[in-house]
Amino acid sequence: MPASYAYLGPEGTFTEVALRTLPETATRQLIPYVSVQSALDAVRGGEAEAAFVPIENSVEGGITTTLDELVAGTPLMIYREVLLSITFALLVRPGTELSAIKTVSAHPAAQPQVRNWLKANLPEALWESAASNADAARLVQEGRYDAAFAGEFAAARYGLTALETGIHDAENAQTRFVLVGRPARPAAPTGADKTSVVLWQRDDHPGGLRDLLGEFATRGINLMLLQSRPTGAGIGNYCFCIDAEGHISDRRVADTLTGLKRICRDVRFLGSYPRADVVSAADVPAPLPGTSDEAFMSAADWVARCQDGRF
Ligand SMILES: O=C(O)C(=O)Cc1ccccc1
Repeated sequence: MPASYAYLGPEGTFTEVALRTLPETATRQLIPYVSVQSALDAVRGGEAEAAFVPIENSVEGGITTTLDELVAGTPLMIYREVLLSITFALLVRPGTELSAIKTVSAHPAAQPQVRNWLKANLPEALWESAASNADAARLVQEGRYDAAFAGEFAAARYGLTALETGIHDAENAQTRFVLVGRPARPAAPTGADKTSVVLWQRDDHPGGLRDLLGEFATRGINLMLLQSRPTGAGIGNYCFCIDAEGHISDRRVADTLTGLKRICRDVRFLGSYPRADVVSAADVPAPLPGTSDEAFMSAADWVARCQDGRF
């Protein structure tokens, strides 16, 4: 049996479309799961080699179910990311007219991406959240809802027709998906990589978040995502999910993580993996002066010589 990848299903999700852009899926069995949690649990339990799930979109930010799963429980690691441009179709059972639509459904992350369209075209329709956009299409097929926002490609799979296509409130809306597996050595750096971590502050004090961010800033590291998530320990108690440029094998990134580990109550490393937003390492700005691997190595060498009295 080939190794399998779990993904947020059922068949016909944007997640499946994004997953199929990874070349190795040609030799993997792709297994749909009903939720992000169940796909990630399949990895934790050893049923699947990896899981592919949405993590962030350019309209609303982090997909909180995914972030919360990565923040807590048995540690997992991100190995790849994929960006997909998203535009929705309004899928209905054949023959349904716009005026007959009383209920609409989709994944919660779809709502902020179609809100204006809904207000202008179906102001009275009742929104019902589904486990995924394709699941909403499946529920329309079953007669539970009148319409679903999903990819146009899902229509045929669920015997539906697209009453409208190209629905998107924001131009160039993109969703980011990640391939998540059990912890192992990260892939070698490509020169255009990203590192994801979760940080828990040691204590609550003025400038606490600035102290954490300062660890990145002083090593010239740009951030790509900063999302706070409640720890569950009470109002005002948050951890921070951070994506930063670079790979853990870059000296400036390793040094930043060392600094964070010293000052945080806890740090969870979520992986170093190739960036999907740049084509090649040539598109990534060079490290700021004093933050290259050479600068870190020669400074460490100088300290060692000082310790030996050999400067
Ligand atoms: O993959 C899907 O179809 C999902 O339900 C997740 C999602 C939600 C909104 C935009 C892109 C992906």
